[in-house]
Amino acid sequence: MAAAAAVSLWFSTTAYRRRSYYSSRRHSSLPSVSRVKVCSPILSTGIKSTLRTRICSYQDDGEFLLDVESDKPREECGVVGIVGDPDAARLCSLALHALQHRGQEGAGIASLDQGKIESVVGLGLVNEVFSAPSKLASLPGSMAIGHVRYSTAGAKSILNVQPFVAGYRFGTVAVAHNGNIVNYHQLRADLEDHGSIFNTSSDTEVILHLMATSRSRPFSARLVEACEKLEGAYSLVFLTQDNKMFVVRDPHGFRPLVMGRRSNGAIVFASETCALDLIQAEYEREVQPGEVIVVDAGIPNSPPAISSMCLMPHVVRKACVFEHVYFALPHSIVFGRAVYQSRQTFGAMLASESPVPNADVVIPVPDSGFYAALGFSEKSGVPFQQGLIRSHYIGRTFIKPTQETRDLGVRLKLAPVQGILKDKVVVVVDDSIVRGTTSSKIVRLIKNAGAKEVHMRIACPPIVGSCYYGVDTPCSKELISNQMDVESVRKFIGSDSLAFLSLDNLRDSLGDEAPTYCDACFSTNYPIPPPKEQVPPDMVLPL
Ligand SMILES: O=P(O)(O)OC[C@H]1O[C@H](OP(=O)(O)OP(=O)(O)O)[C@H](O)[C@@H]1O
Ligand SMILES: NC(=O)CC[C@H](N)C(=O)O
Ligand code: SF4
Ligand SMILES: [Mg+2]
Repeated sequence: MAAAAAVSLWFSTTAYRRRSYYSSRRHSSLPSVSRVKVCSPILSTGIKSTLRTRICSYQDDGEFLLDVESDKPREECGVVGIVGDPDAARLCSLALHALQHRGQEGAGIASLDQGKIESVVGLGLVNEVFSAPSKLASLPGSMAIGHVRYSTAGAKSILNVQPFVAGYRFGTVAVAHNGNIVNYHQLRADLEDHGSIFNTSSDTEVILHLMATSRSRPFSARLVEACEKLEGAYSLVFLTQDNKMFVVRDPHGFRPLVMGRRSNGAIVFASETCALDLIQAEYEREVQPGEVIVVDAGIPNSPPAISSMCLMPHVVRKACVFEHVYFALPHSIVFGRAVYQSRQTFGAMLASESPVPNADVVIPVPDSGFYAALGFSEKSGVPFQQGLIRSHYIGRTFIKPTQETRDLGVRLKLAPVQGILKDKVVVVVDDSIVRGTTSSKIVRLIKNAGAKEVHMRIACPPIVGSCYYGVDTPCSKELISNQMDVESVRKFIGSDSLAFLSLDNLRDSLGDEAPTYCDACFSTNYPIPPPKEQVPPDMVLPL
């Protein structure tokens, strides 16, 4: 079907106005595949992280991974877009602060003013990238998009930090992407066969090339045509030279994306509602899976016009349930559900499913285990206490680069409260187990503090599969629950008992919506088959 014909109009409303731009940033060339992801297997004695040059791609699950320097689980990205506020770039930077938990490798903002798109990108946290006031001052205009990055494809390099700004036949475009394109390598190879020259090693760049090489017009038709070739997860915001913002969510709707409005009428798009809250934008609705929203701020003397189209074909939504388990902030509404309540429900169901009859106290593993522990305590009637105190001067251990620093990170981050734990039967609730590092350290900490028994309760099912849709979890051989059964994991972490929320109960907690959630990392029911590519040995880079 022709791309233009694949666009069906949903609705169209009017609202305000805006200006124009022109591009700036150039990218230097990188090799077509700069890294491959390697992993080391979990051994019964612990997690071995030294065999970092072994390729995962020949595993029996056909796994192909992309990141040579990463034997770690990572998170995903956050995107934001603002139309119609004279302070757009500054608001973007605040919104990115709110989304910082979604990506800490790099951050950037692109703004549009008087026919030019300017961008500032950098490695590190938002406040590091924008520490100099001159950075935001160099981003004038009332339209802007922003990004915080955790790479799923392509190196942790300044070249891959978004927004990307690119020139093509009809002007300049900036893009920010949360997600992961599963057929990226195939698409890239095809594009290169036809002469495309890539400037980055990020999957996001194929989207720009697909749009640039499309014969369709206008931009929205190019975008739809490009999206029809993509398999995988994409929540995208684009800024174009003709004062338009385009916002897209893939048909499965893996990653979240919401729309809100400020009291001055400015329209805001963001990965999570916590970003809307911070910049005082009122939540209006989700960007629907498969929806393309166009905000045209270039209509003289009128407010921006908002129109909406849908991508073909329609498929069942597969929203990422792990957003509710771990990733999203608890005060966000994600996929129309309050994250805080989801976690409390997971904890309550866990309490019914795997009670600890003689327990004296329920304690959370801070921070993200907190809400499930509350639910567990409420349901079981066992008192809730904070038996572990978190230092706020150390980052998330989930994202530390080596096993050694992750181990130390847990001890630096959490301190036991002896008065709460000594001589007690303690239920410890965490949201998830990935490699088992956190749980094993915590059990030891609590036992050393004098606890009589330690019972670990995990408010999600065992993670047995890697994610291909925007969360850079470790390859499956590094997932402790992929390598061991529950009893072996219990022995590994050293607790007196261990129980996970069952997949059935996780699904029950989602009610009628359960089939509209992806739970592939727990069930291995992948909505889009994982890539099967194999990497030639000569593509393994030395560390
Ligand atoms: O089994 P592991 O490989 O140790 O990983 C699992 C842990 O990682 C995450 O916490 P993290 O400490 O990263 O961050 P948090 O403070 O947000 O919970 C998660 O909440 C688990 O506690
Ligand atoms: N985690 C993400 O959403 C990353 C976006 C994109 N795949 C990248 O690697 O930059
Ligand atoms: S595989 Fe897991 S982390 Fe990835 S989208 Fe599905 S539920 Fe989310
Ligand atoms: Mg944690």
